[in-house]
Amino acid sequence: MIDSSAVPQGRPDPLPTPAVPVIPGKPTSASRITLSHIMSAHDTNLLGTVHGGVVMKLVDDAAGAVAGRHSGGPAVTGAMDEMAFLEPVRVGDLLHVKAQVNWTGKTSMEIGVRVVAERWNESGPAKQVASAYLVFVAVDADGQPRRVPQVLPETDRDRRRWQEAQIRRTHRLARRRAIVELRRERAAEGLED
Ligand SMILES: CC(=O)SCCNC(=O)CCNC(=O)[C@H](O)C(C)(C)COP(=O)(O)OP(=O)(O)OC[C@H]1O[C@@H](n2cnc3c(N)ncnc32)[C@H](O)[C@@H]1OP(=O)(O)O
Repeated sequence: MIDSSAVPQGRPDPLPTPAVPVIPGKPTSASRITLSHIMSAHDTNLLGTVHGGVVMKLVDDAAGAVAGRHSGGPAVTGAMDEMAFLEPVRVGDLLHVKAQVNWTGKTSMEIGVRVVAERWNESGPAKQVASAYLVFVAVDADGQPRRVPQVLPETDRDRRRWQEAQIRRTHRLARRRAIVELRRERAAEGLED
């Protein structure tokens, strides 16, 4: 159960120490972006629809732009999970890749990405075709993690996304710990892969 009072409400960074200057928080809208792209014949797979890797590249590009804008400097992709392809994308479709910071930790950010397509031959509403969650880590000139401003959710939807991101974060860390522990135990028993 996520404590909704844990969602940042515009309070200053809760962990300031004399050695770590307080970084002012930033609202979600300050770094939200939409990257738009028309899919071409170069983007297709053997079936003639758009290759999943092409969509993933656009997702990573959009998330990277958000992470850089929110953190005020370079940030690298640490993890990409829950990439879901919901509908095929076709040549000529106008793709809109919408990305925002859902959650921030000390040096990492979860970026949520929603991909919608306007069909080249239909005038109906844009259709959601993919979604993904990425962890970006802000880095300094030496590639070492650096602190990020806390994201300040502004709407009920932002607050829901923050709470869901907190659940994913808990699961990611628990999964990583469990796998490290299993490997340690197997190595201790002398088991080889
Ligand atoms: C935009 C691009 O294409 S970049 C190119 C592709 N990406 C890269 O080359 C990145 C290569 N990886 C790296 O440089 C390093 O592993 C880094 C910078 C991501 C992390 O460095 P580490 O020394 O492991 O950092 P550390 O253990 O201190 O973790 C830093 C933060 O990242 C988080 N983190 C690190 N790895 C993961 C992961 N796999 N999943 C989720 N969170 C992670 C940590 O929880 C921590 O978050 P917090 O500070 O908010 O609590």
